[in-house]
Amino acid sequence: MKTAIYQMQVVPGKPEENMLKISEFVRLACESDKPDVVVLPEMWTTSYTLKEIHLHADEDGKQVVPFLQTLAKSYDVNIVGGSFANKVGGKVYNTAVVVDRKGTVVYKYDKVHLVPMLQEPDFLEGGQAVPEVFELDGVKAGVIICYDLRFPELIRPLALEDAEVLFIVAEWPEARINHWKTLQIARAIENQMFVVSANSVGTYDGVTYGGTSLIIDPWGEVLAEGGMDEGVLEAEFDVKLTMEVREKVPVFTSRVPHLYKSHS
Ligand SMILES: O=C(O)CCC(=O)C(=O)O
Repeated sequence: MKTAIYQMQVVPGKPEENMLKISEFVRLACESDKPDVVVLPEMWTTSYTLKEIHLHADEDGKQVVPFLQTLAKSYDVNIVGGSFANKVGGKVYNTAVVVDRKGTVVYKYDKVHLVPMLQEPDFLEGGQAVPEVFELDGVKAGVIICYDLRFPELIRPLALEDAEVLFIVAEWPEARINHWKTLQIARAIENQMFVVSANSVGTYDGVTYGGTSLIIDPWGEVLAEGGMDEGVLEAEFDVKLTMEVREKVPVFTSRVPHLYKSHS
């Protein structure tokens, strides 16, 4: 799976400008060494313009989703389309969307865990369903959004359903970038899966977003790591490694689920 991550500087509150930036990124990425999948960051239409989010949010994905579908089809590329402010029934969700190379929406997910540190719960509505496995080119994968990374209980079930790749779309602040990196390496090792993350860069309303997008293999080795500038991060990997690692260190067959308590 050849991946290209857009470590994007989102223009706050300007969905059209951000769409142009993304069109250009996908065009350039696909014209050179064509990837199988491109990955965008969290809230790429608006950034965290939460006080005006009702004004800038897309109505039920009516603009964003067809935009991504057209791009995917035109360039014959799978798109893990980051997330966007999505107004449904008067409420704004932080919604991730995944489109395959035929332009079919294969998955949509509303961010479950809203971030108190960024006042998300004051302006956004939390999703009511945990992430599920989807397929891109026959590869099983899952997607989570930013703060979700702190909740391993979302990710383990994806691994138990044979996900080989975890995509993380984020707008994670520089202030806690060591958590960002350490948690992703831990999730890759404990779930024996690839982790591919897209974080944004730039500063809005006093918060600097820390880049450091990552591609990590199931041994926890970092295959590619972004800096703090806008740019593209690429790597190619073979998902078969997931199986090899699961055979060599068989944590999934060593599990003793009947002893594990549910604390829900
Ligand atoms: O968990 C964190 O430290 C940052 C989370 C975040 O920025 C987000 O979910 O948008």
